[in-house]
Amino acid sequence: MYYLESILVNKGDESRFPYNIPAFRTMGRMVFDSPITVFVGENGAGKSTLLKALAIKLNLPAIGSTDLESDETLAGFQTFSDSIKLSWRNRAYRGFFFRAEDYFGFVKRLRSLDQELKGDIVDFEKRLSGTGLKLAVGAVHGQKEALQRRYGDLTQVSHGEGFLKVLQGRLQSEGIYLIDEPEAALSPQRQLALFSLIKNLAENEGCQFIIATHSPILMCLPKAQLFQFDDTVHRVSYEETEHFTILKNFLNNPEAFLRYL
Ligand SMILES: Nc1ncnc2c1ncn2[C@@H]1O[C@H](COP(=O)(O)OP(=O)(O)OP(=O)(O)O)[C@@H](O)[C@H]1O
Repeated sequence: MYYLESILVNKGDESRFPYNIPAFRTMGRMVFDSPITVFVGENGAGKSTLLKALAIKLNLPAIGSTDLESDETLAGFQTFSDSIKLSWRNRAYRGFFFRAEDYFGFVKRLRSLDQELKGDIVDFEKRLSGTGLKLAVGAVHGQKEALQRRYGDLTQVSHGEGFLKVLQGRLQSEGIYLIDEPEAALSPQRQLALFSLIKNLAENEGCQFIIATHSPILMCLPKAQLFQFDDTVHRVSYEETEHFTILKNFLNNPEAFLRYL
């Protein structure tokens, strides 16, 4: 099962952002033939720009400290988002947008939620007594324990450990997920753990993923449909990407590269 069938990026003023990005001058329709879509390309090619505009268009919640509407870093993307036309196969009602940098905002959000819950307990203790107090405090403890079970204590783990934990805790069946450079925090081993998580959710749980990445590991996700952003936006295989070939050649013979660098 996947949800979004295609998007159509309409033309705009090529002298201004984002239509001044070469990829968007000719982009047109992008058709999704797989539950996993991967955006690849050089820095500045436009991958995140399209992902952000799409997240706004899909009205997805952000996993950070601020919602998309109040996120100042997304202020310039509304017009671009408005110019995108969506075509659904089935409408998805669950999903989120997650960027590598949103992780710390999420930890902050969890911390303030925890403070609020502690405040609720203090408040109940002042206002209630007997069974009423017991029930109210029990309900708050229930919420605290549910958060603890889902994410553990994110203040006591590394960035990469916590990042993966958040994704494991938030990804659910039958959702559409837009993820920007998840590999930024992850070791190769944890990229493989994420690979396995995404593969399982796409194959067995009816999820659709659109991921911008520089990770050759994630580019190899089974049946992933890769779009290369350069002068145009076009389909490629992972073997054709520079990420894959440069890394492969480098690892095969680092000395050969070092002679020229
Ligand atoms: N809000 C903005 N206003 C003007 N230009 C922007 C804005 N955001 C990004 N750009 C420019 O648009 C281009 C594409 O940026 P984008 O972040 O989409 O690239 P990317 O392909 O995701 O790159 P990377 O792999 O480095 O994340 C860049 O040249 C960038 O400087």
